[in-house]
Amino acid sequence: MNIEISNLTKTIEGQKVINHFNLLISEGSIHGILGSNGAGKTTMLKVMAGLLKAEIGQVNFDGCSIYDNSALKQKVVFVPDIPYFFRGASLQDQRKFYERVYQSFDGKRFEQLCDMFQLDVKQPIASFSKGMQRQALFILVLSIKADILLLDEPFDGLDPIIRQKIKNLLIQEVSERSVTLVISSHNLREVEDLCDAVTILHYGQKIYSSAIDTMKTNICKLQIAFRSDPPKALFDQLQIYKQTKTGRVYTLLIRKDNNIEQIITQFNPLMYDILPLTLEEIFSYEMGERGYEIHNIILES
Ligand SMILES: Nc1ncnc2c1ncn2[C@@H]1O[C@H](COP(=O)(O)OP(=O)(O)OP(=O)(O)O)[C@@H](O)[C@H]1O
Repeated sequence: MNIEISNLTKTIEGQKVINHFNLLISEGSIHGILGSNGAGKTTMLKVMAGLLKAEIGQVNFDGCSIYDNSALKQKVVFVPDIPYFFRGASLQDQRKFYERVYQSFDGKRFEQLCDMFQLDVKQPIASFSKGMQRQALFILVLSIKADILLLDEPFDGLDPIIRQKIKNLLIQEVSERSVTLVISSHNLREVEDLCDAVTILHYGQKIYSSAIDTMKTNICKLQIAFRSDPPKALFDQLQIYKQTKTGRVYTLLIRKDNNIEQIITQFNPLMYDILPLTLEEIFSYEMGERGYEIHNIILES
């Protein structure tokens, strides 16, 4: 299902938490919603899941609104950042509850995932560690076989091995069943290997949104050195966004161009290297241009 968010606005206790927000997310994609604490990510996911009502605007899944639509809520699942389980419940008990609520719950998949994570299905979940409780939640959620998963800070508190295991399972869901994932995070590094596109939310407003491929193909880094001063004619031809110099080596952020090597070699440089930018570098540049410091927005460690 495609997701279309139009002009979404949500006020909570007099504060505009989501502010005229628009976004299209296509089926089978992984979209990261990035933003610092309090940016509005959880509220956004809850409105998308139909748990909160939009005040202005709407969220549509293949043209259908989710609020008060129980059939659609079977297919669109919100996964909270803090797992909730019934008091004293084991995974086996929670499974029974999920089976009652979600018609598509797949018992075989549940057992497969329990084996994979090696959690005791009879032990009270409350006696699991924080990371194990999160794994328990993933076992349940991935057994629902939903069409859309709205995941709120899904990797918080997981060790790197479990984190990778869950990422692999999510990628499998997307590639095998064309599931659409919307993942919120306050940390770009945590989701950059997973997302096809990212949106940055800041005080409820979209300040940036792009497909990662597009970002990576638009800009590159050129390191270049000349025997003497660099030829002005070359620098005039390149679309330079940012320029630094260390010794003889110039590092330039430039717009990528298919003829770039041809242009550069005409000027006989001493050396040159064209490098792709990391997402962090792209964001530092893009956000800097807009007057934001990305470390305050999406690089919280
Ligand atoms: N139930 C509520 N009552 C009052 N204010 C709320 C409520 N829910 C959210 N807010 C406010 O809305 C803003 C956005 O909160 P939200 O939880 O959506 O942000 P977030 O980006 O998910 O933050 P975090 O990364 O810290 O989880 C915050 O200022 C928060 O205080």
